[in-house]
Amino acid sequence: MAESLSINMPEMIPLFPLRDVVAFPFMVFPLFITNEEISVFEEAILFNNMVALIKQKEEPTDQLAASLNEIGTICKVNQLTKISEGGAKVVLEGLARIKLLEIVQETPITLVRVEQVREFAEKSVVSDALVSSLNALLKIALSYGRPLPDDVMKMIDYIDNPGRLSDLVALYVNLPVDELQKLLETIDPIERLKKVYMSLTAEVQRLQIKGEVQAEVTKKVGKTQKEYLLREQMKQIQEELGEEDDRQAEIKELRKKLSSAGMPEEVRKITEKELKRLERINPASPEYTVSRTYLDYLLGMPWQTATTDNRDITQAEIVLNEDHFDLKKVKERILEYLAVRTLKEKMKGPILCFVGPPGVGKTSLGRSIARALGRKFIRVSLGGMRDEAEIRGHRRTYIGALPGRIIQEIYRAGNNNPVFMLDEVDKIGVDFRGDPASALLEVLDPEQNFSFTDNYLDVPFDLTNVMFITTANVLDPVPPALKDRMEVITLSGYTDEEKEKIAVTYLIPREIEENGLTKYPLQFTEAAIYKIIRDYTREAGVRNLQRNIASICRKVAKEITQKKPPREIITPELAEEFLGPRKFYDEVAAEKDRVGVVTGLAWTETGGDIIFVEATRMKGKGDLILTGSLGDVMKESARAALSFVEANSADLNIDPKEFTDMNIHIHVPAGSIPKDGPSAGITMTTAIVSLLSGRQAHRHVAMTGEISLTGRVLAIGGLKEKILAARRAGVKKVIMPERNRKDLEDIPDNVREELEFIFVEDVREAFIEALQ
Ligand SMILES: Nc1ncnc2c1ncn2[C@@H]1O[C@H](COP(=O)(O)OP(=O)(O)OP(=O)(O)O)[C@@H](O)[C@H]1O
Repeated sequence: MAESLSINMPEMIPLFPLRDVVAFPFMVFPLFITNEEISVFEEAILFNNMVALIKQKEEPTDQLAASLNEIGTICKVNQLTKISEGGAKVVLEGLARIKLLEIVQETPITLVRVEQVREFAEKSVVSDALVSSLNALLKIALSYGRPLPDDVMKMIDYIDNPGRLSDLVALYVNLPVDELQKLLETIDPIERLKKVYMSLTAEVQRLQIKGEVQAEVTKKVGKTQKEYLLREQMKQIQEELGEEDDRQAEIKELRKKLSSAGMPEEVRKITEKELKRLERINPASPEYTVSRTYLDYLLGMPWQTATTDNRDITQAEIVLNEDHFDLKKVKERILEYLAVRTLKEKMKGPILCFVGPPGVGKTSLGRSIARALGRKFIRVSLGGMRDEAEIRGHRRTYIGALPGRIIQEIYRAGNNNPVFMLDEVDKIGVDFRGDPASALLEVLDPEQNFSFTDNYLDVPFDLTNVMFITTANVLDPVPPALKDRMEVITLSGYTDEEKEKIAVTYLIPREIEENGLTKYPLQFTEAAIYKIIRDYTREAGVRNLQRNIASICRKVAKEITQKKPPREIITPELAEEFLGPRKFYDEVAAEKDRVGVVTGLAWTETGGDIIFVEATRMKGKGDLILTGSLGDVMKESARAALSFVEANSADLNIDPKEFTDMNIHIHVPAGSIPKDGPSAGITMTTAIVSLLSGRQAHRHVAMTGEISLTGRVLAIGGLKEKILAARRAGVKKVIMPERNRKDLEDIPDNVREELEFIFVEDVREAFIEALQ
């Protein structure tokens, strides 16, 4: 049995508490101390150059005694060197384990009473084996590159005392400070040696794996970059340990997708490259998310995925009829279009363009086409779109960049052959951010769109399978290049009778269903529907009609839930009770026949409308004043009207002085609504003649027509809308250009029967009909 050496200790010694280190016996080590701490070591001279080094516990306390561990090390101060920057370096040598007995004094320096902890180690087969194993293990560690000071290595060869060996080696094993303190507190040398042995074994194992990995990786990648090497190592280690982190799983998943994405070869290569890049990016960096989102788009695009078209045209016709009333010509044209598409696998254009006032069913026709073909339906509104990037996307170099709407929607649809409706092509804008119309051209042009390249996606995507349909209220603002590629199908407004039928067959059943009234058989009388159409809406389409019907259904639903007896029949009175006082009146009936006020017919984006052109005069120098938000063309036609009247004043019995001593003012009320176009020429001429000749104008006579300087009446557009508006407003007689006679064919019979039409070639014929 060997007992540790007994140290000749003074009765008390100075204490130096340690924070992040543990001192071991036999260890020679430097300690850097502050100026305040120097006195402890200077005082040591009085105590045989000895100090007690005890590590403080982790949990902070104010009391010194409570903060200290019980076991520490008594050390000899070998050297004390003051440093010029302040503080000092002390070289200490660990002598033996000590146990803290008592704190004798705390200030100015702490003095403690300690006793040496005696260790007894019995030399045995076990201790011998442990010592030689530890020796061998240390050499292995050394061979794997674990650094050990030379002199330590030499000493180890000679030490056969297990306690000493364990204390010496403990310092060179990577252990947390807490573990080291525990090791210090392990008094039994054999036990301590075992612990050190275990720790060293774990470390050697780690080194071993690392070494193997390193060798394998080096073989694989040769002399590639350092960063890459380290990542490979990490990957290998993870595999070795059976761990695969989320990121690996993610990348694996992306690779799987890549193999089944059905991309064209060049896109596949780009995706592959991006995937490799992703593997190298730190997942915590923002760049990772950017790359990840990009890959999501690349892999998620429906490169090959498409729905199978229903090629049965009869079935398509059934669907169209199911969803929409009448629209015979439109449906016919759509079916022809579908037939050609069915026969020809890849049909190059044209793009359908539905033009008409709001609420006439342009969007819902698009939806029906999709339903008839069994394709997905996408709708994007181009209204107010000014930025080209909304169509073509932003380059990925921009923060928060995304693809344009076309690619986004196709990605979302997950099919490369949806019916894609682009609403409001007439409202597309142009500004400094580019010209969305030209970007749209790339999308729609069958000559280009097989390789549409979105700025974000940066690879071409074939849009030839997409069926594009555009809609517009008016065609004029659509850029000619776009117009050129479109096949225009015009939808005009509905007559009251048509609206009534649409309400009965489509809108009412739909709203009953939507508002949960299927169990309560609600019925609208014909008179009630007409009342809603005439007194609560003034529109070419049926959107407000649908809204009013929905409003009544909601009110009925509310009453039912309030346990009131359900209303079964909606009469005109009940409609009024639900919808409140009527909103529109018969405009013409509300007017009087006047001098200088003539009823005209106008055509706006929202359909036809009637206007009252007013002319008045006041003393002046023959100026023409125009008000009422008139556009340039309309202003010019007012000047032409005045010139015509002045040039023909003799025939019209008008005093020529009217044109030199008076100012003429023409106003078209509803000033907030912009008006333009030449078709009010006839109305303005008639209003001036009425004013200057003092003849009253019949308010029930409405007119439309462009005039030339010689008084010829020229053809106009939008006739159907205008005639429907005339009828809505209570007009009895419509004066229109002879050249528009053929267009009367499009006017439903019942409307034609109700109105009287006068076709004129010369404006003077209109005076006879309209003026008293
Ligand atoms: N002929 C019709 N038969 C049945 N329902 C119709 C008909 N025309 C329009 N509708 C209905 O009227 C509503 C409005 O139509 P929709 O939204 O398609 O109008 P729109 O012409 O696209 O208008 P906007 O130009 O404002 O987009 C829809 O609920 C639609 O089903």
